[in-house]
Amino acid sequence: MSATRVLVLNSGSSSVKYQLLDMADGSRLAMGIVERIGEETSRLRHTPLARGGEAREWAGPVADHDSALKAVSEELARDGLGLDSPELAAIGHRVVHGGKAFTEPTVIDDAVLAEIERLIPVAPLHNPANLTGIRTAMALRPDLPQVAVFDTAFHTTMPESAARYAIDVETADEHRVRRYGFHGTSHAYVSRATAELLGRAPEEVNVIVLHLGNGASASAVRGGRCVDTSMGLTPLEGLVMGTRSGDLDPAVIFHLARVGGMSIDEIDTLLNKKSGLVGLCGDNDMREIERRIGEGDEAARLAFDIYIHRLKKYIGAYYAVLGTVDAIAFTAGVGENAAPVRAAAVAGLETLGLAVDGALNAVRSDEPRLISPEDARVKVAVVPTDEELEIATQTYALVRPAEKT
Ligand SMILES: Nc1ncnc2c1ncn2[C@@H]1O[C@H](COP(=O)(O)OP(=O)(O)O)[C@@H](O)[C@H]1O
Ligand SMILES: CC(=O)OP(=O)(O)O
Ligand SMILES: [Mg+2]
Repeated sequence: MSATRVLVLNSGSSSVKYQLLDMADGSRLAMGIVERIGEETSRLRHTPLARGGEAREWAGPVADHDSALKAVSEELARDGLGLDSPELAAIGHRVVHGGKAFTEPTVIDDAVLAEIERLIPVAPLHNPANLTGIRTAMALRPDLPQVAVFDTAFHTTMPESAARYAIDVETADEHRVRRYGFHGTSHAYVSRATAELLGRAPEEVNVIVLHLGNGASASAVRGGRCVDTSMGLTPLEGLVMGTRSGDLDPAVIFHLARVGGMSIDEIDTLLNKKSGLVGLCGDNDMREIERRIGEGDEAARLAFDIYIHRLKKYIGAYYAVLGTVDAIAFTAGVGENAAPVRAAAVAGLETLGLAVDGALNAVRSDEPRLISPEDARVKVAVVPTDEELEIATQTYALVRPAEKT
């Protein structure tokens, strides 16, 4: 019996999402999430799809990513799908920052671990969690190939004109300061799925992808290749996010240090963890913001308006970068679920050929779908992302190249 299963671990700053897939037929055997790691109110939700699919949930403190992974491994074992299974071919890991070195999925060895560790200063919320996931998985299955799939890889096709900041070249090169971009696995998957939804080859279409989750980023994809993206050296730049500011005048940092007396670490925490939606109105969850707006809450309204204003600026910018746009695709938690965000983001852009059909936009579905009027020049799509499937596909192609389909 050949091993055809891949376990995917997507270790985020405060969560671990996982899926077990059988690549022989692409079926999902189990999936789940451990949320709010490090808080008293952590929660695990495990769905054993191969065993009837009835979800199991439990709540209680999960101290760290190591404990979270052990809990995941126990849940899988309860369904006979444990990490000790001989059917497991590999474990695929999402790694957020791969710098310039990693343009492809990579089998993890000591040198790869060291490079991911070296990049911690430019992905402080993410790379440490990714590393813990890898190390715990390696300890549980030292014999299996562990593969890193990098968020940055899809963006390595950006031209220098988009990737370079306009700062002194020598300083930039010495410290490897440039735009790397993140959420690349999602941008790659969603831009391809959008082309498919349009019934066209990825090489033929230009797509603006709006990945709006807790972290949020936009990308301009020309013919299947990324030509610009909103996140930069770190996942802090660009759109307004759940807890991150996105774009601001860099002099804000000098001002807060010199005039506000804040330390660099304090400013880092402010911009990464206490800004964005949570900084503006106290909530980082768009559902809560929508509810508060419904009650006439002005802080929530302003937070929403600032979020939308930034989103609209990036739609305009990437429209100009691409010249011709075939589709705009909304994805991730907010993009897939928040109809008011989608409607507001394209409102008033009719002269660019952009519009949303109210009835189509209101439909809730897990399927990729168009929400623009039938005769729209530029299609607006909702395309659920599937980073885990993409990571599994890339992982399996690397460890079982002969069986690649
Ligand atoms: N039904 C919904 N309506 C509006 N927003 C939602 C809904 N469901 C999820 N979200 C938003 O999606 C966010 C999480 O998105 P997700 O892509 O899972 O993020 P991440 O992978 O970065 O943790 C939540 O913080 C919330 O704002
Ligand atoms: C890179 C990034 O922002 O990831 P996430 O959205 O998972 O926080
Ligand atoms: Mg995400």
